[in-house]
Amino acid sequence: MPAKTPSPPLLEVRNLCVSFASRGQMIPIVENVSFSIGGEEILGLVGESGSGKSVTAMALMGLIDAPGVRITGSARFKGYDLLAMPPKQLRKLRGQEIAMIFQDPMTAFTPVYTIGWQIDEQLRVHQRLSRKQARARTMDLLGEMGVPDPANTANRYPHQLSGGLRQRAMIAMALSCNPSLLIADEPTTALDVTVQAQILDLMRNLRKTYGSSVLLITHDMGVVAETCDNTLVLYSGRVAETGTTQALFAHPQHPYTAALLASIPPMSGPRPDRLPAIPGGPPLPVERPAGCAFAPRCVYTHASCLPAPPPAFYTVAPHHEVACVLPKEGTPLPARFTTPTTPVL
Ligand SMILES: Nc1ncnc2c1ncn2[C@@H]1O[C@H](COP(=O)(O)OP(=O)(O)OP(=O)(O)O)[C@@H](O)[C@H]1O
Repeated sequence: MPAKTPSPPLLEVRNLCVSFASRGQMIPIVENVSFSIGGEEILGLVGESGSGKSVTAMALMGLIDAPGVRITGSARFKGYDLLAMPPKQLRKLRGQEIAMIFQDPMTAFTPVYTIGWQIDEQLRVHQRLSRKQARARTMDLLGEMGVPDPANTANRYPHQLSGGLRQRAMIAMALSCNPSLLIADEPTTALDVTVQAQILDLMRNLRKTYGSSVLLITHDMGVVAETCDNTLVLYSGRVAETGTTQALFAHPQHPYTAALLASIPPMSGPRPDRLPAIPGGPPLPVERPAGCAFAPRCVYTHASCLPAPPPAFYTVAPHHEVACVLPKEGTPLPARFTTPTTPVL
């Protein structure tokens, strides 16, 4: 029997670079970021504040509107290169195939119209539904998102809803176009733990009910663990490590990934008084060192880390790659990950 040909990824990003012009020079913010997302996959894009997660997503969506921005690389989505598409065509794709949700739903809704009117409008414009059909679908969508009493909620203005309900309504609006890809930028950061768990549940279910894939942007490794099939760790605009979530959590190979994991409270057993935190902060883009950007904070740094970033990714196992020289040198990393950080909390 002939071997089954693997289906091409839904989104394949190669060598994405984004630079902003500042004071006469180009500042690289995102450098050579590559990843792919398959059908019904949830990929977590994780990293500290300022690591370039949002810039990556906004560049893919054609939503960076800064004078002098330079975006290079390719981002193939269903046969289109998102980075080379004319803005009008990309806008259409955003309405029909790719949707985005944000940490603050107020940015997605206009304050002067009801939630229901705004979702109806999306359906009328992008799905060409009649007023009546649109309202019926809006009710369905709100119901599917776990909104109690959808008719009542639809008639409310955004500021009249709780944060959790607003987030559900925003996801309903995003799903109104039946997107193949949902980009969710910190969708649970502003919510309390219980609502957060419900929203993450919703994300996981999107795969089954809508066949959607999700690019989930977060700084929270706990959210990644609960939700994502695969994970990409970004540090200072560069990929530090990528692999299945299971492999990354079981055998982190980059000291940064390991340090992020060390800072998650344990699920069971006694809770430490203080959680370890990574000393210092990521470099400002203008001050990024010549070598590995994590070197100034890394307890394993040695001479070869300083002149230039690792020349290539080291493949630890199939689909598990790391931008660090230590695993290649055979350093027994996991065993040494017990004390890479400084307790500060
Ligand atoms: N329009 C812009 N012009 C210049 N620099 C920018 C612009 N937008 C973002 N940046 C810079 O790009 C870097 C990455 O920002 P980004 O918002 O992508 O980080 P992030 O990882 O999403 O962080 P957070 O979790 O805080 O949102 C930051 O240093 C930010 O100041």
